[in-house]
Amino acid sequence: MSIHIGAEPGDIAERVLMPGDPLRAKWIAETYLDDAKCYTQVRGMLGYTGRWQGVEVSVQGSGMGMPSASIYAHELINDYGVKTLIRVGSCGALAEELQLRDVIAASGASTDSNMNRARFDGLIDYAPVADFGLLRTAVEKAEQRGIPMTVGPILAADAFYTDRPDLYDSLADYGVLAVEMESAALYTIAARFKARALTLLTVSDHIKRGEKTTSQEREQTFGQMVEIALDTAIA
Ligand SMILES: O=P(O)(O)O[C@H]1O[C@H](CO)[C@@H](O)[C@H]1O
Ligand SMILES: O=c1cc[nH]c(=O)[nH]1
Repeated sequence: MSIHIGAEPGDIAERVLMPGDPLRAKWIAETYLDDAKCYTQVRGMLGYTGRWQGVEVSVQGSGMGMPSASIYAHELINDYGVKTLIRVGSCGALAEELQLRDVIAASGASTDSNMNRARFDGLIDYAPVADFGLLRTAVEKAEQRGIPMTVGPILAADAFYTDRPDLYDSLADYGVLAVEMESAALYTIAARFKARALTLLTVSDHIKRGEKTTSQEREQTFGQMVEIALDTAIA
């Protein structure tokens, strides 16, 4: 067992899907994986291992925000030998052309978090990016399934509710597609410990237009993103 994951060595596959919501992890395991078994319930942050097309895959909730996701990414890689982490999250669209339920692959993640400033002593603005091989595979898998997927940069924000919507407008001007809360940390930790990471997102809100999906949709839909992530994980 690691501090935050109640699994024995060998219980977790080398490839892990990481939704923020632990109940989305349960839904993914029950909907998509064969012979899924729950390996952790520590802090209610559910994790499962099963098989997708005969290959072992795990799905581990990571919680909301970079401090929480960092703990799970760190322990999955360093305590359980995980090599591939694919976040499957929800996001708020910043780009005008995006619609609710569109799928995004995050090529890079800007952030307002201080975690990397602390890591580099305030001297470097490190640029967290997706693993190129995983990103390329995800694009291929989306095309094979006929699922439109937009690839581009996102913002990983510390706060869900912002007092500075003007900054979101500026980011949209610079081509940032959407906002979520984990990917800058995920990409950084994967790079640090020589693992591969990619974030796929489904648009759950449109920030400018004020459109929203329900919390049940955020837990139990978004299947197209999950299918691309599973195909990519086992490729
Ligand atoms: O749906 P998940 O994966 O949790 O992702 C998004 O949703 C949460 C906020 O509602 C944050 O964790 C954000 O990144
Ligand atoms: O972090 C998030 C996730 C979904 N929607 C948002 O507006 N922000």
